[in-house]
Amino acid sequence: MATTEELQTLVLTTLDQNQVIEDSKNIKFDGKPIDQLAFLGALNSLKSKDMVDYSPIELEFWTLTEEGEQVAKDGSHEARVFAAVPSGEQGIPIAELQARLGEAAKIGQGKAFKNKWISKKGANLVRLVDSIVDQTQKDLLEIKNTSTHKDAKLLAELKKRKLTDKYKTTSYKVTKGPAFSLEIKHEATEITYEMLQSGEWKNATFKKYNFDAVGVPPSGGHLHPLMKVRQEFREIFFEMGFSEMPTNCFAESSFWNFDALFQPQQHPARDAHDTFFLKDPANTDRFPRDLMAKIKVTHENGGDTGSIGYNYKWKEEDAGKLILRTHTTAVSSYMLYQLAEKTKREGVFNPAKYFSIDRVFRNESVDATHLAEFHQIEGVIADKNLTLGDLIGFMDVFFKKMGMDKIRFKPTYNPYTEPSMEIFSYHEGLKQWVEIGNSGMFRPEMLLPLGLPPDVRVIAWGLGLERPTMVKYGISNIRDLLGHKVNIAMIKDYPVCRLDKKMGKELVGLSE
Ligand SMILES: N[C@@H](Cc1ccccc1)C(=O)O
Repeated sequence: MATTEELQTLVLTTLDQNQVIEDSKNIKFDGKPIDQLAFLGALNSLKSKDMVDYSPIELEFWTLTEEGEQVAKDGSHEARVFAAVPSGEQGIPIAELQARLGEAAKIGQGKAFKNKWISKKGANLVRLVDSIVDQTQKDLLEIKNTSTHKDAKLLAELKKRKLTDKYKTTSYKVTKGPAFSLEIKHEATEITYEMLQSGEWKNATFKKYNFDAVGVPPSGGHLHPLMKVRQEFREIFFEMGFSEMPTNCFAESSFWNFDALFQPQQHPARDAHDTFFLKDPANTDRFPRDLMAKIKVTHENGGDTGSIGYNYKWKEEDAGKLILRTHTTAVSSYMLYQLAEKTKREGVFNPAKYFSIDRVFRNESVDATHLAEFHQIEGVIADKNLTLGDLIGFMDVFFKKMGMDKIRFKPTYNPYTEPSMEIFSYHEGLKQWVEIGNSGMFRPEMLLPLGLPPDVRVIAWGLGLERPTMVKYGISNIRDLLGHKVNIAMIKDYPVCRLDKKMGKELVGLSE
């Protein structure tokens, strides 16, 4: 095969002699036709130097398939069938025709019947006409000779019958360009130190800038992996009819984070070892006074909830301490209070389904599996007559949507739920059950002070967002998810899409 340089020389000398190359298809190198793709490469490089101009010639042509060639030579199957049937009353037994023509007999018979060339007479085939015109053979011969046919429909039909094939070729018409010359000058792409020193730059020809070249697309505007996986979970919730809770404020009062959740004020989780307390401002009294009064008595002696409470002196100043929320359940308690208020205003209770996926904070030492700030996925359903069975059933559907079909529950304790259940999923890789979340039915000591009707039950659950994200991105150290550790390469090709089945199976561990 000719090299690019050889092809370039060929183009230039031909143009020098003939002014134009009408069709590169007719150009030969070493007596052989040239490869048009290689030719295009040579043309482009000459064109970039303005030495030539060219335009493509696109040609569509038809050829016969192997079977088409056969038919063009021996006639169509139907014509061969006709030829095999002798004239006269007698005809030919079908079995004999088959033996003589083989496969062609079967295919040709139907067409010959349709064309009314032959018919059946008992077990024999007889001629209906004296002579026939084998149009298919004629058509194929025409295609063979001219590479096309005026009847486009016929061409399509013959292609369907696998007798013809369509091909496309591209060749080029080439003319001289403004900088035509027989000699190809070397073009420098940059001025070098050596060129300056030797003075060579004075005579050098420089390659022109290509201002039409497409630049490298800037890579920016990618979501952090956590935000991408969050988007997938959000879609599951929306699909199931949930609305999103407003969780955009990280600072929260102990009141909504703990007290409203029937978490006693001396609970160890409220310690500075577990919770980040705000310094300035350190306190708030911006929570509803009448609700506060009810929560106070419920903690102290159960109030009118039927409980005996925790039997201690509840202090407003503890409830007023500002913290970074330790769980998004702080927002759930606030939302349920809003729901209760709305129910009172409107006089009717409407069931509600809420979710949130947002950041929470715990005063923990950071290691490979723990961060001091992480994200929780939280779901809450409020309706009349809900039972633990509903919670279990709902969990099954919810986790199935995430690709996890083996789910188990284990009783546990939360101050605000009873019964409470840890959620476990079977990990195929580890071959064991791993904890993925926590759940339960909110206690009457939490719901009644909020003002929800006594027959309203609330089921809720929470799980971590970091773990599924780590599994999905193959990250083994949770610290690699911290903002400054995430690089563009890691996230750029990662589409926002539904959680796949594999990941669901791998999803392990609540980030706690
Ligand atoms: N708030 C709990 C999760 C949870 C939510 C709702 C009900 C029960 C449990 C946690 O921090 O892990």
